[in-house]
Amino acid sequence: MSSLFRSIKTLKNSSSTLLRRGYGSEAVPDRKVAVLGAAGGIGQPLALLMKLNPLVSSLSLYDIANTPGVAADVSHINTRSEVKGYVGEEELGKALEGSDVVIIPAGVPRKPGMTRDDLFNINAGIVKGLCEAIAKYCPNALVNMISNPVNSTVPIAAEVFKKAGTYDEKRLFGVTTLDVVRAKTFYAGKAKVPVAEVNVPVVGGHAGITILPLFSQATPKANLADEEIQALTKRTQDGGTEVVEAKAGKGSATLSMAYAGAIFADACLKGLNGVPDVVECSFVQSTVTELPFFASKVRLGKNGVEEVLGLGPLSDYEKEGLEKLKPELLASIEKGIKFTNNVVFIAANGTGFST
Ligand SMILES: NC(=O)c1ccc[n+]([C@@H]2O[C@H](COP(=O)([O-])OP(=O)(O)OC[C@H]3O[C@@H](n4cnc5c(N)ncnc54)[C@H](O)[C@@H]3O)[C@@H](O)[C@H]2O)c1
Ligand SMILES: O=C(O)C[C@H](O)C(=O)O
Repeated sequence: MSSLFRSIKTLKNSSSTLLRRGYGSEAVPDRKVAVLGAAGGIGQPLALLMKLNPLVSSLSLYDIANTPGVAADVSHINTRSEVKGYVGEEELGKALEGSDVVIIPAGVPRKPGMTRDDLFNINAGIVKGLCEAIAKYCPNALVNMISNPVNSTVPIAAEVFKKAGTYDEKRLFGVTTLDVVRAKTFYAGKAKVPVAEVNVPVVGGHAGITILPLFSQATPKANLADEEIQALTKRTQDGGTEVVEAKAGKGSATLSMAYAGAIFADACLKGLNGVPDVVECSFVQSTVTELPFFASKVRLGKNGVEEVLGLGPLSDYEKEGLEKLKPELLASIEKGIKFTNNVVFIAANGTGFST
């Protein structure tokens, strides 16, 4: 119980720090955040964390079921934002209208033995439908894509927005913050440094070997052996699978993901509000490598992506990892692009044809 009180105190302290910096309720602009998939395993704790964020004035919770209950529950918390719940496709437009940031954790999670790509068949269609509505109702919102496989769902979103004529590469983000959160935690444990001081960029994509933590750039510096760096890299790449296996069929990471999603959304809001030097890793349209989308450090500003930062110096091990991940990441990106541009109809007899 006492740790709960400590957390609330920390939250109150960080709110007053915001006030002292001039980001308190008077100075802070109104910001609407929509969560799509808000009644799910990620959606519910993410709704809670966004309700605690003093930068949010309006919190819109949308799902295909169960959002009225989640919204009623969260709405009783005595923080700044007004909460509204929306359920079913006919309410999606109202949920989205006026949104500054849209966070998408809608879709099915993995079970043991599955890859993130195994979710493609169901989640691609869900994400496509939601992005068509975003293009219609809030084309200027920053989109934070959580639904897997992120390496494909971000390209799907880009293609949907291109078709609608609303695509702005500065406003579309694949949320890879959980990889950074994990890399920081695992590094702090191994290097025996205070976790709150740790920084580790994670680049590439968000699946298996496409997740490339750059421990050579980790701070505070520590003298870790090559084998230790390799073990940390593998653990970061397999972090999602570690949770999927531990949950044994009951889903994938939800609580740590809600935390990571809340950190990334907060960074987007700070950028929109003009806070300087807001930098987070994210999977975005990129020229950092020859791949059209790539996760790296990104500076966030009033229009979303202000600058996609380069990779910095890599160790030989990281250079090798970078070359190894490119074919898989490119294939996932191309799969997303093809899905949006080449709809396949399956006839009752099982044969397929495409447009
Ligand atoms: N990017 C990451 O780091 C990361 C981390 C963890 C999980 N994920 C992914 O996030 C997604 C959600 O995971 P979860 O554990 O919350 O799953 P969940 O099944 O608990 O929740 C998903 C929610 O999405 C809703 N939904 C389904 N179709 C929808 C639609 N068309 N519109 C709105 N909502 C819809 C469902 O009703 C459900 O409430 C999964 O694809 C998972 O793989 C990504
Ligand atoms: O591993 C998963 O399927 C969920 C998510 O991508 C994660 O990294 O935890």
